Amino acid sequence: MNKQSTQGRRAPSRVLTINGGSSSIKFALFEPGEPPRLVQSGQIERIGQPTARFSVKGAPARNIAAPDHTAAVNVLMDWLEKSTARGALAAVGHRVVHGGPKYSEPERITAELVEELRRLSPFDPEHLPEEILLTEAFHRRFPELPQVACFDTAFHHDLPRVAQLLPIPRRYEAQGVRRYGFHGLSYAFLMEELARLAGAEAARGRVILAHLGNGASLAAVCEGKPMDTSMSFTPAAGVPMSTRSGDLDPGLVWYLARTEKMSAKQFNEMVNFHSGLLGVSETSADMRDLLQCEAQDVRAAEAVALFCYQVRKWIGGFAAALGGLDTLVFAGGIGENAPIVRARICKGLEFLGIELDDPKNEATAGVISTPTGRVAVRVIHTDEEQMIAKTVCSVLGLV
Ligand SMILES: Nc1ncnc2c1ncn2[C@@H]1O[C@H](COP(=O)(O)OP(=O)(O)O)[C@@H](O)[C@H]1O
Ligand SMILES: CC(=O)OP(=O)(O)O
Ligand SMILES: [Mg+2]
Repeated sequence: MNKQSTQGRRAPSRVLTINGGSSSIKFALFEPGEPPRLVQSGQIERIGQPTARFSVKGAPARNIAAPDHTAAVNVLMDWLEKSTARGALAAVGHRVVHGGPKYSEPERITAELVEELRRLSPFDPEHLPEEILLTEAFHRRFPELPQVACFDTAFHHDLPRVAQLLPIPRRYEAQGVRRYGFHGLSYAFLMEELARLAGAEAARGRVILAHLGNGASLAAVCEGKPMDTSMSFTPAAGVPMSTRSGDLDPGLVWYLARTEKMSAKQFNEMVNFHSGLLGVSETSADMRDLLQCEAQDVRAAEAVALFCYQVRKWIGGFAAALGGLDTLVFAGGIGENAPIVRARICKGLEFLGIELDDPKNEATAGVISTPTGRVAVRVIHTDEEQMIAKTVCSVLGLV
C-alpha cells in the first residue's frame, strides 16, 4: 500500500479511463501529470457470452458472469472499490465513439450530455448505448465523481467539406449524415508522438496514419490538419477489418433483400460482425491466427491478401489527396506487431517513395524505411488510454 495512505494522508489522485466496446471494456488508472503515468490496467472481455473474463495486468484472469454491460461494469466498480491502485479516484474519462455533428471537443458528462448522446444513438447503435450505460452506472455508484466524454470523432471534425460530403440526396446532410471518421483519440496521440519523435516539421508534413487493430482505419493529415479518413458515417466503412466489411457496393443491400429477404438489421449485423477477416477466412477474425494458417488454408491467405491490398489502395488514394507523401505511420495491434503485413501493404508503393528496410521492418524499429526512400515509414505504439487520461487532466485542470 502507498506509504502516504498508511500514514493517514490523502491517497494519491487517480484518473480512470474507460474504453467500452461492443463486447469488452478496457480500463486503466493513471496518476495525473504531464504526461499522466499508467498505474494499472485491465479489461473485461466476452461480455454477453456464458463466461466473461476479467483481467488486471499482473494477475491471473478470472471468469465472471457478465451477461451485459451493466453486470460487467458492476464487477469493475466492485474491483475498484477494493483496489489499492484506485487511490483517490478524481475522475473518469470515457472514449465516446460518436460525437455526431456537435461535439468537436471533450465535454464534462452531465444529464444534458447523456440526453444528447441518447439522441445520437441511432448514429452508432453498435457503441453509443453501451457507452451511455457505463457513464450512468458510474454516476449511480460515485455520484460526485466528474466524468469526461472524449470523442473519437473529434479529431476529424473539421475535415474539408469535400471529404465530409456523402454523394446521396443533399437533405440527409441536415440530419447529420456526413463522413465523421473514428479512431480520433489514437490519431491525436500519434500526431503528438510524431512531433515528439520526428520533430514539428515532420508532423506538419503530408502524413498518412494507419491505425490497424480489430477496427482499422487510415487518416490523411496535412499541416497538422485532418484532410480525409477511411471510416465514414459509421465505423463499418473503409478498409476490411476483423469482423467489419469496410466499403461495399451499396447495391448489395437490395440484392440480399430480394434473394434472401435480408432485413436492414440483418445486413447491419452481417457487415459489422460476420464480415472482414472473419467473413472471408470463415475461421478467425484474428490476424495472428490467419498468418499462422495461411500456408494451408487458401481462405486465410485470401483474407490477409484482401486486407493488405485494400490498405495499400487507401494509402495510394490518400497520397493523391495530399498531393504526395512525407510520412506513413503504422499503429494498432496489426500495424505495430505484424511486419509481414506491413511489408505486403507497402509492396508496390515504391513509386510513391515508400521503400521498406527489411531488417528494420522485421525488427519493428521506430523507422522502418530506407534512408534513400522519400517517405519516412514509422511504427508508433498508439495509446488511446493515455490520450483519454491527458484529455481528462486538461479538461479538469488536474496535475
Ligand atoms: N504479433 C502479431 N501479429 C499479427 N497480428 C497481431 C499481432 N499481435 C496482435 N495482432 C492483431 O492485432 C489485432 C488486434 O488489434 P488491437 O489494436 O489490439 O485491437 P483493438 O482494436 O480491439 O484494440 C488482432 O487482429 C490481432 O491478431
Ligand atoms: C471506432 C472503432 O472502430 O473502434 P474499435 O477499433 O475499438 O472497434
Ligand atoms: Mg484499439
